Amino acid sequence: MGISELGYIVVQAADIGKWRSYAEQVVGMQAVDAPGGGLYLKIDRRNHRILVIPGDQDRYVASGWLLRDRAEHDAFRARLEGFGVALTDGTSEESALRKVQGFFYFTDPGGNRHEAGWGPISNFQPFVSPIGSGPFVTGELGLGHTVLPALDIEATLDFWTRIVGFEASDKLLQPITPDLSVQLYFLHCRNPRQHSLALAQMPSEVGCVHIMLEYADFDDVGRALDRQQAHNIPLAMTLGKHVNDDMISFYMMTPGKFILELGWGAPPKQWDEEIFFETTLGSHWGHKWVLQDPDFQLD
Ligand SMILES: Cc1ccc(O)c(O)c1CC[C@@H]1C(=O)CC[C@]2(C)C(=O)CC[C@@H]12
Ligand SMILES: [Fe+2]
Repeated sequence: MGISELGYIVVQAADIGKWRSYAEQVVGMQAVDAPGGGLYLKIDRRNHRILVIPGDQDRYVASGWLLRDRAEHDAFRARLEGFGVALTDGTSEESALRKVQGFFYFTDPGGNRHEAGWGPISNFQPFVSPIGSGPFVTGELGLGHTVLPALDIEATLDFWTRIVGFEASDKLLQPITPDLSVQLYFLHCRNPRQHSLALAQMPSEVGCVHIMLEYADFDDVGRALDRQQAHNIPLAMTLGKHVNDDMISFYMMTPGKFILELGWGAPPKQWDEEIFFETTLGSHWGHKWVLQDPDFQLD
């Protein structure tokens, strides 16, 4: 029962060209024109994992979750309705743009928009990176993870666990300044990825704290760091290794003004063998916050 994977994300861009060159030249994704002036970013056999739509401002629009099939989709929709969650069905035109059979959308108590769909449509041709990077670790693990703002962290956690049916694996109380700490919760759905969603008790002007994509080869993380420097992309956090999922990663800015974490090496989880824990440290080593952009200072 419940959501199988983080299937895709939707972002809005004031300048589609910036996303195209960043995706192709820095990350190594394939960029393909989408109807209506948008862009599909492909990292595996799916048609896309990121849909960029043109708009007046740069922001994260929605997280696209996938259910196993129509029956699971309909059952999940009925479950949310039973809890009184306001939801809207996507139109056939919106489904066609997202390359799914059908979907609906809803908002969580953090104010984040989510889409729940089924039946990805693709020609399932292999991913061929224009710069020879990848493959990415996706498949049943979904595209990676997304970290979303949730100022009312307890209400948002309750929504994701009790109503949506995700499970929380761990939490972290991250000190930011001597008198400010940020609470983070890490959640998974019906696959072995340590977290597909994290909730962060912090504001985000663009609607997302960061997303994470995982390379299969550690050298691709190193080469991505080389390209981050060559293209003068602002680095947000240095290379480090997380305590909760044992992933080695670094963080850099995207044209969407949210952050992209590029990682490697997180072992898949067997959830029946895990118990909830709290970490007192986010990283075994590294992950030093270095971003200077004043837009991303916490107040
Ligand atoms: C702690 C942690 C574990 C696994 C992850 O994939 C992961 O991204 C994180 C770090 C999350 C978090 C963040 O994204 C915003 C800035 C934060 C609060 C920090 O300043 C340290 C931890 C960071
Ligand atoms: Fe992350």
